[in-house]
Parts: sequence; structure tokens; C-alpha cells
Amino acid sequence: MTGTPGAAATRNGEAPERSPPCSPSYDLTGKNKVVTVDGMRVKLQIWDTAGQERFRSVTHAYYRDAQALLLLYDITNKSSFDNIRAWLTEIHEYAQRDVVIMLLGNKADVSSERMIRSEDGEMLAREYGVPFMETSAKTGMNVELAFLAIAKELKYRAGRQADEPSFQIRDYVESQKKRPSCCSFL
Ligand SMILES: Nc1nc2c(ncn2[C@@H]2O[C@H](COP(=O)(O)OP(=O)(O)OP(=O)(O)O)[C@@H](O)[C@H]2O)c(=O)[nH]1
Repeated sequence: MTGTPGAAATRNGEAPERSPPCSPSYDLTGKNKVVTVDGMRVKLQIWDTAGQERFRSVTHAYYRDAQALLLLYDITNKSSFDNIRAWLTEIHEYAQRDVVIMLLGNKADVSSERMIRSEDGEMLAREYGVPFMETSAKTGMNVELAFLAIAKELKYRAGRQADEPSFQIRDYVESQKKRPSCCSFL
């Protein structure tokens, strides 16, 4: 999941499977997921694209029809962060024009090996106008929130009522996200 987008779309899917014992406790990109938003079940079908080493061979068809893209980098790996701009350019060119994009800085639990400051993730996200948070697939920090925010946005778009207050995904994420409790050396 280094510098790669995971694509989420509302499609019929099955409940998420359990992770094998040695993998991180929370799956950020893989399988299907059902999220309950205001009493309504939103089904997300999720794909994990190839990693950065296969960057150039990733087919655009992979995310062309996606309704949402989770762009992940690894906070302990600078090149994964540096790849994000290239992905955003690709997405701008090939993805749906109204695709929901979220930037995630994963491995927030390994603060001792941090190479990318939270502020750098925030700045990049601001530059592209996308919501941002740091996550940990190991501890689960902000993982459910990432899916919930995407599901809320997709539900809002699908069934917007005239009298319904507008949903702002960036504001929602900012108000709900948890920050890593320990400061890094950077
Ligand atoms: N500590 C920690 N380790 C993690 C976290 N997320 C993933 N890992 C570990 O990082 C390694 C790589 O995880 P993957 O999910 O295979 O990464 P990937 O980039 O998707 O791999 P490719 O699909 O080949 O690109 C594995 O050993 C995971 O257990 C996290 O949030 N915290």
C-alpha cells in the first residue's frame, strides 16, 4: 500500500473477511466492506492496486470506474509519499471527474521511523483539496473513519434531498480524526 490508490465503489459485496493472524489487524485496502451510515447499509467493494514497483504497469481501467480512491503512503517511506503527486496527476487524467479522493498516511503507529511529518501530508492534501488523515492498519487508528467518511459522501451524493444539510467530507474528517498520540522526532 505504498504510494498506491485503493479504489472503493458502491457495489454489491460480501462482509469483510477476517485478516490472517500475522497481518495488521485492520485491512485498509482489500475485500469488501459494509458500512452503516445513518441506518443505511452502504456496500463498498474495494480493490488494492499494485505497489509502486509496478507503478507504470498499472492499468488505468483499474480505477477508471471507481467512485472513490484512497491514496495511501507509508509515513516511514519517503518515496511512497513522493509517488503521491504522480498518482494524483494520473487520477486527474484518467479517473471519474467527481471521484472522491482521500489521502492517508499509514503506519502512524511507528513514530520512531517516521520520515514524513503530519504537516507535510496535510499540506499536500490542502494543495489538492482532498481530506487527509494518518492511519494505522496495525492499531486501527482512523481506519473505520476513512471508510465511514467515504460511505457518507457517496450516500450523500446518491440521495441528496433539497432540505438535507450539505455534507463536507473534509470538515467531517477534520472533526473526527484522531492524531497519533506520540510526537515524532521531526
Ligand atoms: N506497523 C505497521 N505495519 C503495517 C501497517 N500497515 C501495513 N503494515 C505492514 O507493512 C508491510 C507491507 O504491507 P502491505 O499491505 O503488504 O503493503 P503493500 O504496499 O500493499 O504491498 P504491495 O501490495 O506489494 O504494494 C506488511 O508487513 C504489513 O504487515 C501499519 O499501519 N503499521
